[in-house]
Amino acid sequence: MIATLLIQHEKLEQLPSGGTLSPYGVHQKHGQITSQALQLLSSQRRQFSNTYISVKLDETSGVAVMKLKRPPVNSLNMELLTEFAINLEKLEIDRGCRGVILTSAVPRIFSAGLDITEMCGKNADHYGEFWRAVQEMWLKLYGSSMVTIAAINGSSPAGGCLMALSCDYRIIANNKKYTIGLNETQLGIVAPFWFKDIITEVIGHRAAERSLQLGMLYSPTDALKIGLVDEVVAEDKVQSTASAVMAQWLTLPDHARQITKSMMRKPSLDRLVTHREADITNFVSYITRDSIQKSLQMYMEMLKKKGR
Ligand SMILES: CCCCCCCCCCCCC/C=C/C(=O)SCCNC(=O)CCNC(=O)[C@H](O)C(C)(C)COP(=O)(O)OP(=O)(O)OC[C@H]1O[C@@H](n2cnc3c(N)ncnc32)[C@H](O)[C@@H]1OP(=O)(O)O
Repeated sequence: MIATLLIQHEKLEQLPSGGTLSPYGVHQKHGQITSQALQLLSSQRRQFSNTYISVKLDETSGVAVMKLKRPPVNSLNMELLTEFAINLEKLEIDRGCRGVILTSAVPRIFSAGLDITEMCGKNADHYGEFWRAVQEMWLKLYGSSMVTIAAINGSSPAGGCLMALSCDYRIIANNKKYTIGLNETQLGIVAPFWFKDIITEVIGHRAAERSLQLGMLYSPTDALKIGLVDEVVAEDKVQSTASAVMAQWLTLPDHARQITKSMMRKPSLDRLVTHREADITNFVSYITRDSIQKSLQMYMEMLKKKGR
């Protein structure tokens, strides 16, 4: 609650008076901030490290590096998604933070996407709660007013690719063993409309249609060809390139860049916010189908066999 109030307070100062741009937290005007809350914020500032996420904020540059750290593959379970949303919100309200580089602390993997075990063999309430956490992660990341750069230092299928797609810029390591894409159909499942919307925005309708239907996973160079990533660089240059690109983006005045970003992203964000409950209901009724549960179980078995 305090965090939400503070987001609204701090970032609002950079927007035109009364300029409510989006309903996703950062641009809305609400109640008064108590001095106690402000003190709490300053004492908590820049200390964001939890079980599955580590955050380091460089106070000089105003850039935070947020690392996913859930070995072996950074699969996105409920706890990681929740920690992610909380940490991003903390950075959002921190006046000293203007940009976030999202990357992985796990060698060779950016993120294996949603944790499939969260979508198998559980009850409907669990699925609903899980899907809300997935939506929340996306609304926070895609709706962030900060500059967000994905430093993709490993494979990034499905939900991992969604995270990268939600950033402002994507840099991937030049290693042909790494793949990136929305491969949901290969699991026998459908990517929801907002996954579809965002990949379409990034790579265009024709490429997205082909990519989604075939559940394609791309090598870094192929991903660059279709515009799924913005740059392919040597493995040891991913972080330094991300910092250099960030520095370039941060030369722009926040105010103008943020409003422009919001204008570009608002329609997609609005669409999910408007249909959020229906999207959860759809997800639950879809994922509880016997045929879908069977597909996911078979896919998990295939992964386990491959690992042996
Ligand atoms: C009417 C229609 C209405 C439509 C309505 C639509 C509603 C919405 C529908 C549902 C939408 C869901 C959207 C889903 C999004 C997702 O993100 S699903 C996840 C997809 N992810 C993948 O396919 C990646 C799978 N993993 C891999 O390919 C590889 O693991 C890897 C990432 C390339 C790494 O390879 P490697 O280093 O060789 O490691 P492995 O040995 O394969 O794996 C290590 C262990 O990790 C386990 N694991 C891997 N991925 C996951 C995962 N995503 N979730 C859970 N666990 C995972 C793997 O099983 C290994 O486990 P152990 O064998 O126990 O060690």
